[in-house]
Amino acid sequence: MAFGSLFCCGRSANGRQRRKKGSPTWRVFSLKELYSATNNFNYDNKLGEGGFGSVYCGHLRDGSQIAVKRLKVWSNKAEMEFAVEVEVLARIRHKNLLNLRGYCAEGKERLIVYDYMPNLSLTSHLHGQHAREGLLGWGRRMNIAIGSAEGIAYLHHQAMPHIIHRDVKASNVLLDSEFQARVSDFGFAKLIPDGATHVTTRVKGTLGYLAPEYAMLGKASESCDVYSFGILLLELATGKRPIEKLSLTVKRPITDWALPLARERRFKEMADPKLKGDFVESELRRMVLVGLICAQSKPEKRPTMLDVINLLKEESKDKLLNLENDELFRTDLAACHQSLSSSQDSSDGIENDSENERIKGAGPSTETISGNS
Ligand SMILES: Nc1ncnc2c1ncn2[C@@H]1O[C@H](COP(=O)(O)OP(=O)(O)OP(=O)(O)O)[C@@H](O)[C@H]1O
Repeated sequence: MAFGSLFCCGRSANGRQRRKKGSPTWRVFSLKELYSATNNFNYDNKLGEGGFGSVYCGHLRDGSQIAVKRLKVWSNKAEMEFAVEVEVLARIRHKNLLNLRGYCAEGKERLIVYDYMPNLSLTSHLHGQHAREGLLGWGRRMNIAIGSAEGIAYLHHQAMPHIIHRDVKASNVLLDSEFQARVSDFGFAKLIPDGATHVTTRVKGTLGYLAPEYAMLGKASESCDVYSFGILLLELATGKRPIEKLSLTVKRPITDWALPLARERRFKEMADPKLKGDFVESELRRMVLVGLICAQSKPEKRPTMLDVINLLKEESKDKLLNLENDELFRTDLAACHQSLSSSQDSSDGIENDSENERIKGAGPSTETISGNS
């Protein structure tokens, strides 16, 4: 996709922004404006760093707050990522997806401007700098689960053409001032060709959240996002990381810890200790069961994101009953079950980015991951 051709649809021939009724309102920012907004990309304004660059908060002259992603390496590959991210975001508006305010492309600089999310990422509340503040009560968690499911379901079922996120994870769920979920980071999104399962040689995603078929074979489909979302639900309910370090060499995927407990219906024990016992047991049970059913290794067994919303909201008692009785949760079948995977051990090309380990390319296991499912 040529960079130049991307923006002609958002701007008229004389360069002014065209605003069709109901179309996304985004604009081109000048580099000068973004330097001024972020205090010259001051270290104090830095919100964090991701795979493609640093994110800074800033203030525009109208007083509104923005988050600016400044891409770090400029290459043809990065040009493509930038083009994809901007093109995808510019077309999308949903209450649970991070809103694009605009972009800047001057000289070698490529920057993307988003709405600023004052409550930062879900990761920061589960494991990071806000974890001790106890701001994520049960009601908020349930709301975040349903909201982020609705955002992803929009990408899968309503965006045209449909979009696979490819990097669903807690650090890509941002929280607005009301703690409503905004799914972010469509840098890896690829437009799905009509009816096709996209096979890529370039696996991107984060260790612990990657569906096995995507990690091993590069087969991306909506159900890969469902898998990652299942891991996110387990993380949200239990406060555990997707992969727990048991010792220097042994790591345990969250599913291997959660499935035996779920089979024994020991849901209360699974709740995040940060909740201090203050949660709705039936909802916790639902979140865990839905998380596990999403994170099955066989893609065809996973629900769609629309089913996930339905289950989380308890819209159909029948579906919920079916879920509870799924063979995955039957102790008598446990021994012959290999439904949940410990195949997240493809650690070739892993880069440690302090909070998450990012996969750069799939490969065979070099690390021990314990497993009991
Ligand atoms: N719009 C925003 N408002 C507030 N904070 C943000 C916003 N966008 C990103 N951040 C913060 O900046 C950090 C870096 O974000 P970024 O999307 O670049 O990386 P990431 O998702 O953490 O990692 P990666 O890109 O490698 O997947 C995040 O941890 C997030 O907390």
